[in-house]
Amino acid sequence: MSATCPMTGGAVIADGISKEFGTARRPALHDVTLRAAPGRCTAVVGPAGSGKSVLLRCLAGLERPTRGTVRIAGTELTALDEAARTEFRRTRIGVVYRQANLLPQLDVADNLLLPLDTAGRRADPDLLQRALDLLDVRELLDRATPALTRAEELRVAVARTVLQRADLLLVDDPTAGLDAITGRHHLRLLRRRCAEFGLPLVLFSADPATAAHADRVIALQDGRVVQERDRPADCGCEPGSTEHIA
Ligand SMILES: Nc1ncnc2c1ncn2[C@@H]1O[C@H](COP(=O)(O)OP(=O)(O)OP(=O)(O)O)[C@@H](O)[C@H]1O
Repeated sequence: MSATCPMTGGAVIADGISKEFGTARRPALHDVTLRAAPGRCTAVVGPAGSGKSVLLRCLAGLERPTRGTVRIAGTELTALDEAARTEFRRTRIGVVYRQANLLPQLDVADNLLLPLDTAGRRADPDLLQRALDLLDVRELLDRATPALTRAEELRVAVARTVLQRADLLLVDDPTAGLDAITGRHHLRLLRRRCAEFGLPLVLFSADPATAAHADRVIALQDGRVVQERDRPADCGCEPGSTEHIA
């Protein structure tokens, strides 16, 4: 059976995924379905232990669900063997963890291009210029990586994902380590820029402020989806709205 399906376009679809670990009494995830469209922001929220990290790892291809499928831009991730899944993850999925995973010994410019360099690819010059401008990274290029603030680090990590032309951006705890105002600013920037680059964005957070910035919110508890809601169309906060420009 082919692992690709042209019908799903650039969307990300987790369909009925469950994850069980060893002899744990209850599954870490139970029958979770999530759809993330290109340029749309989905927030997965829930208290500690609700399954956010396990869901992130399943979407990132780091964990194989016990049941269900994950399809990313037409490729069924869950049907790939280990080697193909690793390659897919490395080249097509951007993940920004609580630590942005930048190498302190490299400057910002080298960090930005590292995944492309490792894959023997070159950055698309137009995309590079757009990413530098839209994510306010240009002025950071000569900076030493350890001197970056958390917000700056995150912008570099997002620009790196855009340059990779990834099919999905997953951000764990996007406001961790940021004060409330910087956190809001950062969420607006993330959401608007992913809309502009047509990138499906999935945020994972226990912070209710994160949900307020998403087009769609999925609430988890004990590994199950307990609530799903879309942003009201008339709230004046659509991705293109100036209300969301940082
Ligand atoms: N590798 C693992 N082996 C066994 N159980 C695990 C493993 N990873 C996660 N779990 C369990 O799965 C459940 C969900 O954990 P998860 O880390 O996804 O929660 P979370 O919502 O991300 O919490 P937090 O906000 O604290 O990071 C928990 O009961 C956890 O103990």
